[in-house]
Amino acid sequence: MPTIIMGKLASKIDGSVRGKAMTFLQKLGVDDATPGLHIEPIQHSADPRVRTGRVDEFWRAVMFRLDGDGETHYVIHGIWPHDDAIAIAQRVCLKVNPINGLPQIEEIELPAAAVPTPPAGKVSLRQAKPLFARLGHERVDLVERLGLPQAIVDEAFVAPDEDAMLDLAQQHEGWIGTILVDLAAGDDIDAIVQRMELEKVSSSGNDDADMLQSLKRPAAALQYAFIGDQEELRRVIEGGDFGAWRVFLHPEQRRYVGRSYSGPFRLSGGAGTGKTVVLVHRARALARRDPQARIVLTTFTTNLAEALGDSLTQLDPRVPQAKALGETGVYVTGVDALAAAVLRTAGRGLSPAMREVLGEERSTPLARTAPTRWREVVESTGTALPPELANETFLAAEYAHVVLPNKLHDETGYLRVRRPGRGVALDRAKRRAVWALVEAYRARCRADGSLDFTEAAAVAAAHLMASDARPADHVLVDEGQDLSPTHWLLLRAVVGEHPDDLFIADDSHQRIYGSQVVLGRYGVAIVGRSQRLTLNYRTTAQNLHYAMTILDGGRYTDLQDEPDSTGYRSARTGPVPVIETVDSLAEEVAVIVRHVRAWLDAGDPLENVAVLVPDRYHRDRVVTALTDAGVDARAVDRDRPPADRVPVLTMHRAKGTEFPKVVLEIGKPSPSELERLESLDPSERADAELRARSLRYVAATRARDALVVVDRR
Ligand SMILES: Nc1ncnc2c1ncn2[C@@H]1O[C@H](COP(=O)(O)OP(=O)(O)OP(=O)(O)O)[C@@H](O)[C@H]1O
Repeated sequence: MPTIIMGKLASKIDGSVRGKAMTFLQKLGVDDATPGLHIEPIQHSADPRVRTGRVDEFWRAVMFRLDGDGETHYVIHGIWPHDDAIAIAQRVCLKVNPINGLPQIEEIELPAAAVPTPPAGKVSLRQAKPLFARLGHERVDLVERLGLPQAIVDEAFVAPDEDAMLDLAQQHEGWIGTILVDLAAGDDIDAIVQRMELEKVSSSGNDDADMLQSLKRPAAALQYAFIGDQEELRRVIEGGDFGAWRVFLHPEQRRYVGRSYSGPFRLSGGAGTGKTVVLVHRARALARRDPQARIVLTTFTTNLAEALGDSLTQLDPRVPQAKALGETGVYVTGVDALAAAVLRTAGRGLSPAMREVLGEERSTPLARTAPTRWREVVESTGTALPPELANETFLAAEYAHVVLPNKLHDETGYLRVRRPGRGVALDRAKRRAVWALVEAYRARCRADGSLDFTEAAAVAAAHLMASDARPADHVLVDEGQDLSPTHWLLLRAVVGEHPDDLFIADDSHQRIYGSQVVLGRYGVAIVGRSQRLTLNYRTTAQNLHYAMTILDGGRYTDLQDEPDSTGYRSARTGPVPVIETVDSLAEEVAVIVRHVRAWLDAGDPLENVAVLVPDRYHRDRVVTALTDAGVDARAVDRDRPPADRVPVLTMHRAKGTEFPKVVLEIGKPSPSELERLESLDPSERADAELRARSLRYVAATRARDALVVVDRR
């Protein structure tokens, strides 16, 4: 049975021919002699391995036939109308690049390439030199060390700026486009050689066998996928360009998907660099490696977990998704739901863990503590603490970062405990006053039988730690930057310490919930097992530049207490973001309606256009205004974004989503919010401001193509 190797170009088949292409490729995968397929060589073709096949009377597939590994393989190059297909088949060659060992398509008699020339009058004196010359790249290195074709290097060396380079990169699928983007970002040759695992190969004397080896190289996976079975074939064809993440992984992504690590591993990377894609692929890879494995795939919220589950199903519906913790397969869940699952299963057996964490007898938790509880405690208890400490923000963070992880039960313990990473210094009197509030908080929670989220995770962790049983073999975590200390204690307790125990994806620039956490303090020792993704797949270079300016000047520290860097690049270009600055809420809403209308009038489907807003109040106003303007809009809360409405989401809810076009309403903090911020201790205020920036960064990076930002003067 022939093997199908799908080229990325071929996966972007015209929608009208997908069904027939599927039937054609299915038959080809079973028997290339099936009547009606007409697999034929082409006379005078540049590559003798080229074949055409009949998809229907109008469409033809262009392929390369390789005979190696004792089998026949077809590399599917593309599907075109008959005459075009014949012309392409005559001139394409599939070769092994002699410098880097990767597969390369060459076209004989290339149509004269449009060599970009610097637009007259637009180039400033400083930019008079083309980009690559300014970056210090040498032609000879690009050709002789990276293996880029000379003609493309010539084009690259006249590209005046990054936009022109990205346009050129977009014309070249696979490793060529990817290397051009890396070069445009200023990467040096050695770094690219290493990242892409480029190496010269010696010929075995058998061209087809060499070609197959080349197609199996890690960087070839950017462009070619070996199709395992018919189901996979269907997903590749139906996915088209939007399904590319399922099939064509960057060599770095592939490495993190498949590699084994001796302990916890951390993969960081900016918004849209494919961290979630790696996690979902890795979950599948682990499930395939050991079908008995119990894998937990978790993230901060239930909404994000739902999206992870959906992606796993899209990637491969055959991967079993476990219904409960401890079952084989992939258990996809929000981290608080994971804690709740442990508590539920433990039932009455929780008492020892309650005692260990809270130092008191508690019955099985009946409810979730109201989020306003700290405020109620402060307001109803006469406290000597100054306002910058007697507030919900400080107390909740102190409880989550100091009291619970240290299992403190009394004032004596709290007076002695170390508080690393807590910006606010506390003398003895203040510690006493804080502890009095903690006691009041616990007393109220005991009275209504409730646990808050951080307590629930701490109790669940203690319960699991008390037994030797670990309900998971592998834990994969997304949005790691948002998890609190007791979440980490829980995850550490869910999985034993062994190779491939924890795999964590995070981006410190996207921390929008709690305070910064240092993993090493909670039993998660990364030590040397940490890598970063830098290529943004989602956002255009223009939107990415805008988003990065939001972070400028902020000091970000990662999960290992190191300063986090930026340095992300995008492989796509698009329009420059439009920034509208207005004076009032009414104007904000009017501008939002105007942009949404314009996109819809230009033919965008409703679900392509999203509006992101600061909070529910703004959300409801925007939905009403859009509805009044005749736009079918829907506030998105716990449910998934609807398929046939303009979704309106808070920036928090927008985490983990993406849309082709986005209007982002920055909004203005309310007077009460300003007052709250004003009352915080300076270090807490600085952190709140950092989170507010991060929230805007998260929101701005949800746009794939077009972004409009509505800001207040
Ligand atoms: N190898 C790939 N080929 C094509 N598209 C990809 C690839 N990897 C990722 N993408 C696409 O890039 C986008 C961002 O990927 P993903 O959501 O995994 O990034 P992320 O780093 O988790 O982002 P964020 O932190 O913003 O949530 C998605 O649309 C995804 O499909």
